[in-house]
Amino acid sequence: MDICTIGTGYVGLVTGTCFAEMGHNVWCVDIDEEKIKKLCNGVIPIYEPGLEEMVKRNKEEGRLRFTTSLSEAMENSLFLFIAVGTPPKEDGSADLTHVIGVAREIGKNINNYKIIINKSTVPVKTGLKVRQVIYEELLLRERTDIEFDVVSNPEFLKEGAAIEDFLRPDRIVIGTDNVRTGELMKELYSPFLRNGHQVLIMNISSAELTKYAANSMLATRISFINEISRICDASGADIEQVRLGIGSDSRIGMPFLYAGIGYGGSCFPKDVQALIRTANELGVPTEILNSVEMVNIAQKGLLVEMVVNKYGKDLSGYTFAIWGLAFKPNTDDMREAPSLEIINGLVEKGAKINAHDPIAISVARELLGEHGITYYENNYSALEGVEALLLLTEWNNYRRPDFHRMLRVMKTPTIFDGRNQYDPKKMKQMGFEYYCIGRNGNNE
Ligand SMILES: NC(=O)c1ccc[n+]([C@@H]2O[C@H](COP(=O)([O-])OP(=O)(O)OC[C@H]3O[C@@H](n4cnc5c(N)ncnc54)[C@H](O)[C@@H]3O)[C@@H](O)[C@H]2O)c1
Ligand SMILES: O=c1ccn([C@@H]2O[C@H](COP(=O)(O)OP(=O)(O)O[C@H]3O[C@H](CO)[C@@H](O)[C@H](O)[C@H]3O)[C@@H](O)[C@H]2O)c(=O)[nH]1
Repeated sequence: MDICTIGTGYVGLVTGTCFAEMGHNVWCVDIDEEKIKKLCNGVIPIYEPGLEEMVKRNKEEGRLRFTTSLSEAMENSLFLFIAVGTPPKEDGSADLTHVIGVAREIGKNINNYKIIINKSTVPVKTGLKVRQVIYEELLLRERTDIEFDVVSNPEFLKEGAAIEDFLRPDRIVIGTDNVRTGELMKELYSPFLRNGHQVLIMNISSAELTKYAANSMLATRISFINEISRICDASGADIEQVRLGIGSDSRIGMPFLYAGIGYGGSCFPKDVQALIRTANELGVPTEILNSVEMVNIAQKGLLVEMVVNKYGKDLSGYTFAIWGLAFKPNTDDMREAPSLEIINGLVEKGAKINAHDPIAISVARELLGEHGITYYENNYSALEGVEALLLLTEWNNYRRPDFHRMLRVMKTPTIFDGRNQYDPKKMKQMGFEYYCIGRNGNNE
């Protein structure tokens, strides 16, 4: 049976391509004609390592097709994955316009049994709404004889590692109230499972909430370690040593304990906010989630604060280099990237910016424009004559730079390292004035 993925953003495109890789016939649908045209011509609209080759191979072998026609894509598909965006509304709650729009289209076009799988991140009870909307359309068509199931199957992939995450997931979460549908979903996913990794079948609301709880838990770890990093700075402790000290406790673990400039991206900020809204609607207080968000907002402002502490509030006459624009390495995604706020903050205060990123420059140019900002293809060229470097994304090519070259080209050798990439003691020995996160007071 064919598979249809609706929405060709990160999730839809990766889901469709990985199922094609497993031998399924897959239709990828999007309402964005430009996007579909590009995909039909082999142009991938996002940067994701390994995706382009995989799309190309599966397209050439005839298993992966792209279309704007949902009715065509649905016809022979048993599994319909909804993977459209759920952006934040002004009040922080999830905007379900696209999800509900797709459900309506499905209701208008469904002609035989389908399993409709919600892969978009959606608040609890959205599965019920999707079911209701499809049913309403069937009523209008006087076709309530057509059966369908709605399943929640949240996606846990990370950008930059999306294919690996999809092909080898830690777990698959399936929310369904139908045992047979659960079995079909299990079978569909069985090729992706390694030893010990499971398909977890639960009710729909639990699956929907699991996604928000997972992202909020990870965001909590990040805000927690960022708060501890401030205590480190104030006390002379070193956050890297503390991270190793706590992370080696198997109950705590090492991942997601890197202090930095706050979490960004298209998921954590919006999902923490959306969970707060859901809880508030349910009358549940959210002390922890509120703090996670507040700490993150403060952390995103930290580097600009450090710059202002050193140079004053009026930054006119100063030029700063930025290394790293994307919200994390291995992606060109700049949604909620800390770099946006930091660059805007510096430019507002009169500074000029020399910006470099290995991949995200064209996306950055669209979002930030040219006012006060010059974009560089070469990261050392961006350093020429600058007052200081701000390192914002831990791309591999910034990890072991030519420090001697940096000392030669910078006006003054000052680094604000938002990702703790270098050793503070070595930097000082080499003649840099080096500021980082949670390691500034360590003089031992
Ligand atoms: N980006 C991630 O890493 C990630 C990971 C896990 C879960 N999620 C969740 O998955 C969902 C999708 O995220 P994304 O980043 O892939 O989204 P995206 O915004 O990059 O892409 C969504 C796509 O859906 C298309 N679309 C909108 N309405 C449509 C319709 N009616 N029919 C067909 N296509 C339509 C848009 O044109 C767009 O191409 C969100 O809920 C997100 O929270 C994202
Ligand atoms: O120790 C850490 C780890 C991450 N981050 C930051 O956290 C943000 C998110 O990073 P990451 O989780 O790697 O990227 P995403 O692609 O946004 O993935 C998250 O969001 C996705 C969308 O919901 C989920 O599917 C993934 O499981 C979840 O990790 C980035 O700004 C990182 O710089 C830190 O500051 N410290």
